Amino acid sequence: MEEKKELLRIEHLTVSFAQYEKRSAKQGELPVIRDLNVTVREGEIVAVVGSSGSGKSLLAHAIMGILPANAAASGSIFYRGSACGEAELKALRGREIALVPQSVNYLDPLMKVGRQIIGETKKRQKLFCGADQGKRQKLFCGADREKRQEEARMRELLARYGLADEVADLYPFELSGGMARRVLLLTALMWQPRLIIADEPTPGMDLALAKQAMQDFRTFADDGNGVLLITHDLELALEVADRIVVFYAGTTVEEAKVTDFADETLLRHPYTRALYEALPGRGFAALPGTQPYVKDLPAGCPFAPRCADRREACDGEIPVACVRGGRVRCILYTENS
Ligand SMILES: Nc1ncnc2c1ncn2[C@@H]1O[C@H](COP(=O)(O)OP(=O)(O)OP(=O)(O)O)[C@@H](O)[C@H]1O
Ligand code: NI
Repeated sequence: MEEKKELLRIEHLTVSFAQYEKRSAKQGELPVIRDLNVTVREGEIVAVVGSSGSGKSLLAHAIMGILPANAAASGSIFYRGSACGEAELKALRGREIALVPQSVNYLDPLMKVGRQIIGETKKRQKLFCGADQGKRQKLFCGADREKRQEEARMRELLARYGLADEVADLYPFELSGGMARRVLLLTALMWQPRLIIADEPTPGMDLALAKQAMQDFRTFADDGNGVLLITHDLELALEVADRIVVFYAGTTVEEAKVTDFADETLLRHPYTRALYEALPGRGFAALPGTQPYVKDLPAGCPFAPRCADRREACDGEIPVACVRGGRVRCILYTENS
C-alpha cells in the first residue's frame, strides 16, 4: 500500500521555560517538553493522549507558533515536507492550520460571534488573494455572492451544532461554556484548513454533540486532510483516531495504531498498558502514583518510579525503538536490556 503523504512532522521538539531560581538572580531553564516526535499524514486523525500537565497544549501552541514569550523551543517542525521557522508557522496558521483552542478565552470578547467566525475566514481569503490587492480581491472573490455563501455555511454549521442563527449576533460573554466551545470548533471547520489541531475540543458538550464533532473530524480527514486530536480521553480517541500517540511528562512514550488496542499484548509501553487497564471496559484499574512535575523529573525514563518492570538501566538514556509498526521509548525494547 502506498504510504500517505505527510502533512506534519515534529522531530525532537523541546520546549523550555525561562525562570528565576529561588533566592538568586540567575535564570534557569525548565524543560517541559523533551525530545517529542509526532507525525500526521493526509487522511489521518492522530490522537495525542496524556494526563494533565503532560505538555499537550504546549505542543499545540508550538505548532501554531504561539508559545508564550518566556518559552524557548528547539527541534524541527515540517509542514508538507518543508522545515518551518516562526515566520512560516505564522503564515500557515492563517491559512492551512487551524487551532481549536482548549480555552474559550481565545474568543475576542469585543466582537460578535458571527463576525469572528466569518472574520477568520475572511482573513484567510485575504492571504490567498493577496492582502494589498483590495479592489482586485473584491472582484476576484465576487464579494456579495461570497458573503452570502459564507453566511449560509455558517448557519449550516451553527445548526449542526445545535446553535440558533441568533447566536451569531451574541457577544462571547453571552454564551455558555459549552456554546463557546462549539463556536471555537465550527470556526475551525468554517476555515476549511488542511490540518486541524483540536486541543480538548469536546468537554462541556453532550454526548451527541461530541459524537457529531468526531464525525466531522472523520469526514474532514477522509477528504485528505489531517487532524491532531489532543485529549486526555483514551476511550474517545480509540473511537475516532487512526493512530494514538501517548504522552507522559512532556515526551512521547509510545506511538501505536488504534487496532493495537484490541489486544493488550500488542501494546508496547508499560504506561500505555496502564492506560488500557484503566479503561471502563477493562475494570477501571487506576495506576497508583502520579505523573512527576517537570521540575522533579527523574533522569532516564520519567515513568520508571511507577513502573513494575523498572530496572537499573531505566535511569540512563532511553532511545526510541520501532516495534511492530509502532514506536516505543522503553528499555525493555533496547538491545542488551
Ligand atoms: N507559561 C508557563 N510557564 C511555566 N510553565 C508552564 C507554562 N505553561 C505551561 N507550563 C507547564 O508545562 C507543563 C505542560 O503544560 P500543558 O498546558 O501543555 O499541559 P496539558 O497536557 O495540556 O494539560 P491539560 O490536560 O491540563 O490541559 C505543565 O507542567 C505546566 O505547568
Ligand atoms: Ni492542555
